[in-house]
Amino acid sequence: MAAVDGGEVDHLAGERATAHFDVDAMKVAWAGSRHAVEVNDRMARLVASDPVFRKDTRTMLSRKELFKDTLKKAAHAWKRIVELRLTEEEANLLRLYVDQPGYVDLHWGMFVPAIKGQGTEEQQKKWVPMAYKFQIIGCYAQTELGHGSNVQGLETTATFDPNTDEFVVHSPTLTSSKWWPGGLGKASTHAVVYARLITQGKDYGIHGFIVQLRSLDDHSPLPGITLGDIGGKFGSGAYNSMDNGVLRFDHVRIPRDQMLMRLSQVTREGKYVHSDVPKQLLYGTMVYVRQTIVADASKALSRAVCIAVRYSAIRKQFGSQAGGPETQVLNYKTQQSRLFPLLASAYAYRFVGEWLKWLYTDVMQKLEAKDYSTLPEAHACTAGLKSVTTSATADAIEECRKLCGGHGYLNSSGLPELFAVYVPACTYEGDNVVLLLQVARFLMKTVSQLASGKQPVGTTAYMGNIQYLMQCKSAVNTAGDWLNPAAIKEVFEARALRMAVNCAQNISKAPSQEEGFSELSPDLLESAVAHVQLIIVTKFFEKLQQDIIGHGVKEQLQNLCNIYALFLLHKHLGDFLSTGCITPKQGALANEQLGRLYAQVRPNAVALVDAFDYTDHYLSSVLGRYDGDVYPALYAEAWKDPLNETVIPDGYQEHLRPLLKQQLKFSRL
Ligand SMILES: CCCCCCCC/C=C\CCCCCCCCCCCC(=O)SCCNC(=O)CCNC(=O)[C@H](O)C(C)(C)COP(=O)(O)OP(=O)(O)OC[C@H]1O[C@@H](n2cnc3c(N)ncnc32)[C@H](O)[C@@H]1OP(=O)(O)O
Ligand SMILES: Cc1cc2nc3c(=O)[nH]c(=O)nc-3n(C[C@H](O)[C@H](O)[C@H](O)COP(=O)(O)OP(=O)(O)OC[C@H]3O[C@@H](n4cnc5c(N)ncnc54)[C@H](O)[C@@H]3O)c2cc1C
Repeated sequence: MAAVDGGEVDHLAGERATAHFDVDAMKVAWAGSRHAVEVNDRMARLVASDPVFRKDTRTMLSRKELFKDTLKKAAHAWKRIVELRLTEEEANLLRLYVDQPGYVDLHWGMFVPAIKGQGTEEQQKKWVPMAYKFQIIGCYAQTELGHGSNVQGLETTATFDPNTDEFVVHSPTLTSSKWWPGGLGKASTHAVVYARLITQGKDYGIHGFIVQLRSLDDHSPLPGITLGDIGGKFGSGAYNSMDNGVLRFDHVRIPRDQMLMRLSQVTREGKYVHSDVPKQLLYGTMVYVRQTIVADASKALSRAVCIAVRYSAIRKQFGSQAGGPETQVLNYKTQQSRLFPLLASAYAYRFVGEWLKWLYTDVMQKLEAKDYSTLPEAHACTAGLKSVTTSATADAIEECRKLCGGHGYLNSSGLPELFAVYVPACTYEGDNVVLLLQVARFLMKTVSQLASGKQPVGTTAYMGNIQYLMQCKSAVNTAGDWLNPAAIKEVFEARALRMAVNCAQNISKAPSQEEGFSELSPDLLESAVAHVQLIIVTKFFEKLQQDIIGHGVKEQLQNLCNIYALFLLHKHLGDFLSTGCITPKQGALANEQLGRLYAQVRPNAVALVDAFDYTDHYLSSVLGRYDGDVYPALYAEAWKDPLNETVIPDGYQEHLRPLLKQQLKFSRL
């Protein structure tokens, strides 16, 4: 089963023939199961074969055309989902392969989960079926013009009026205008709005409310509501398909039962009652979405890497003195040392994403049983992994563009749009720095509890081994010793723990914990990154302990895992040296081993990206075509540009001709 929807000739056949492993079995390892490969493949082909889902001219559309095209695709996708009676799994994949950000992402991704997570059973019974049938369209309206990261600082108010049994939702200032919610600008009929709950004269902080925004008859804004789109965003095409919006309330009344009341309630009399649950559950939708964003990171990264690997195998430069063929750029060691760590990262993020999904499900089950003990761990893992994987992926997409040379800068390479769509992931659903500081807080708390003898669990369990990890010295003697998982794990654990302990010690010297935390925050960020990287490396090793079937698959994954870990070690050598975890000589040996691993990946590189099983439609890149027939495609693509619709450009008569025909007026000339 090959993801070909390109031409007849396979220019990459030679590359595919050198692979040392079973690509179909690797597809299963990547997708998670044979079933997952099958359903992904079926949905990807369904989308690729449907002309409504074409996206090759997307970057040439005006904002209005692009938005209308998004509405058309969303409606058509829904029609196909209903006609074909797709399951939820199939429907999610269909949306993924349509590959155009739009209001449906927020409807399914945040509005519905917010009601399910924070609504009472009664509220769920009322609202969820309407949302599932698209009788209403919802968005998630939390961020304001003046406040995004600081959720507790939001200004919108929802004041209870006991006379009418209603809440009055109001935007008291310009900065309290809701600003950014996706789907809000033009599509949504409803929103989950986060506002300060005020009752009996007291402010009880941020709570969620379901508010209708537009008429279900003619889509016009309801009285007291001002709505619009916040304007064009970075890049052509890209996230401009999304109607991120602005929303102001002028004393808008909603029934009391539209406050999401699972966590806390307001009685008919206006009494505030908080259930016996942690108030952080209010942030549950964000935890859910952060977890999905980690899975999305491996998708975006693997797409970029697939394009760069295939094109690097086709592209030739230099190398022949005697008129023979030039060298494939993929053979240059520099190209390999920039590209193969990204290939390894795509696999690493895929597996850690799979694990995070498991963790999230596990935590949810515990919450149902009123066990809240794993909530801090879930928050730290989702926040940390969201931050590290999205930052690295955004950088990696840009690196892949550079790896494709000049052609990578063309829209037809697919990379500029992928980058523009992807970079906001570093900001939305929690700015990456703000989220890493949350991880750092969690780490500092864990370190401080070590002294009291409390044994850390889960992803911080390694910290319990403090006596050993604070003084151990790596035993690596040869480059080959770095292939031992225990050697790698030990230095990653020691680095993460020593950085955290150093921070904790320095904070304790400050006049107050708060001041120390603030002063040390740049170091705390690095400490959080070290901890998160340890999680990713550990989860990759754990994946290798599982039953992995297929000729050569495990060996390839072992190579990629070692590349991922040793690349990080090389990149953050300063951390490992300054904390005394390794010597400079051991650092050099790690680098030597990396070079050997790159050589082993080289003959397998194209097959390793084939295992992602992406159709040409999904990749939407002339450089990443499955058949490698890059040059005719690039050439043909250029002629499709609107500028080439006429031989003589618009504007020639007004601006070029007069210039070219002007009389020389300057005496000097
Ligand atoms: C048939 C069906 C077919 C369907 C087909 C389609 C299906 C589609 C499905 C899925 C699609 C998914 C698509 C997703 C698309 C994504 C698009 C982009 C969306 C972007 C949306 C947004 O951006 S929404 C806005 C996000 N905003 C933020 O993230 C704000 C960030 N800020 C915060 O989270 C908080 O303010 C803060 C954590 C930074 C600080 O909070 P606070 O001031 O309250 O806390 P403290 O720092 O004082 O901490 C107190 C205490 O609480 C702990 N804590 C904090 N957060 C959490 C948490 N989330 N969970 C648990 N605990 C938390 C913190 O650690 C502290 O604990 P202590 O023990 O007291 O130390
Ligand atoms: C494409 C896109 C889609 C979005 N969709 C939605 C949506 O559907 N619904 C919704 O409600 N919101 C949405 N948002 C808003 C998004 O969640 C916020 O922009 C995000 O949480 C960051 O908050 P901010 O804009 O307030 O950044 P700020 O917090 O103002 O960040 C500015 C800078 O300050 C730094 N900073 C802030 N606080 C600290 C601190 N304590 N310590 C150190 N540095 C700090 C940050 O690192 C950053 O460098 C979206 C945003 C984007 C870009």
